[in-house]
Amino acid sequence: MLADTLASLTPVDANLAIVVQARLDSLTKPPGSLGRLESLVLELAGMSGEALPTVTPPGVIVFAADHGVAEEGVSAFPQEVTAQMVANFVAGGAAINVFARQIGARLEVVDVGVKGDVEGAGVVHDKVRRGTANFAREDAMSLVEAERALEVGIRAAERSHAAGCRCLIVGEMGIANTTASSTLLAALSGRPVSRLVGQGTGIAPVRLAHKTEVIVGALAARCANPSQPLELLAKLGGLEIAAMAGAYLGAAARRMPILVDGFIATVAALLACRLAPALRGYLVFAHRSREPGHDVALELLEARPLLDLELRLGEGTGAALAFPLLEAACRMLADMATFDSAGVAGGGTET
Ligand SMILES: O=C(O)c1ccc[n+]([C@@H]2O[C@H](COP(=O)([O-])O)[C@@H](O)[C@H]2O)c1
Ligand SMILES: Cc1cc2nc[nH]c2cc1C
Repeated sequence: MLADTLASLTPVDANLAIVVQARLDSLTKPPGSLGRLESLVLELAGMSGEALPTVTPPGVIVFAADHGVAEEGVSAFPQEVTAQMVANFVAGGAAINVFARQIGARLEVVDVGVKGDVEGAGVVHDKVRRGTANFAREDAMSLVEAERALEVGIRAAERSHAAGCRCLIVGEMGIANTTASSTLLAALSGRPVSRLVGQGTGIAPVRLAHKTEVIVGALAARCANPSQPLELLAKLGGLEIAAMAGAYLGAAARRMPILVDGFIATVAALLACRLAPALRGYLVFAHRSREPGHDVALELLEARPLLDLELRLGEGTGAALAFPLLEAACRMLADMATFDSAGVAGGGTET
């Protein structure tokens, strides 16, 4: 399934840029005056293969999983919070529920590896294992499990596509996943851990120093090869990180634009782009998170996010907040009058 998805992921359609640019320049505004909304709709056209792209309705998928490395004391919250927040997502009370309702999104919550049992019909049960192993001591999971988690993501993206979603937002919930993400990013980038590591859920400076030591030690112990993304995932984990990577690949294979959320989501995107470089063309970066490693991950992807709201929540919240900008870009292209139709005299850009 992973191999099929990678094989069917084709680069974005660059040919549409000429026709979309011509329409953009015919709309009743000075050429280029809607700035990044104009480049955004050009990108969305290339992704979807449509001269008049549309992103509604959006789909939100939240992948939840636990991390064995939580036992090293790297988070401000206990591991049980992952399962408790899944119950909150199902009950509709989390921030992502509020923002998903605001944008009219289809929301799916997927248990790809929560340690405890999450009850209820509102969760998609696709658990690969009950949390990862502690990667400070042993590999987080096997290669087979990493591939299975990627496939959980591909299946979820396909469900959203089949349900009619035209744009995908991928969120996560997993106590200690900023430790896993920072370790993955250190391995992928070769940058010093001290530059990448951050407060996550809000740890104090003493715990931040300890978190840094845990990551440095784990990097040395696991010897992960940065040119082997699947091996990296298996050694350093994140079942939800693997599932997010899979969801991006699955969405891009279906030509769905993807709105990338914060730090964890961007590290998952970086990994997925190492598996399939053509994925990069389908990604729109929603916001700049407070987590310091996010800047590094964005830089490696040559990405300029749309918003900077000092968020550090995850769940897909930043992406849901940025979604109306994508919708506005599509509506601008489809609904604005042209100079000809409105009887407005055109002009050019003077240099
Ligand atoms: O998305 C982000 O940029 C982000 C930044 C910091 C924390 N988080 C969220 O907080 C949790 C991880 O934080 P921690 O301290 O337990 O590693 C996880 O559930 C993430 O969704 C998310
Ligand atoms: C309460 C809480 C909500 C979250 N949502 C995403 N990560 C989270 C971490 C915590 C601790």
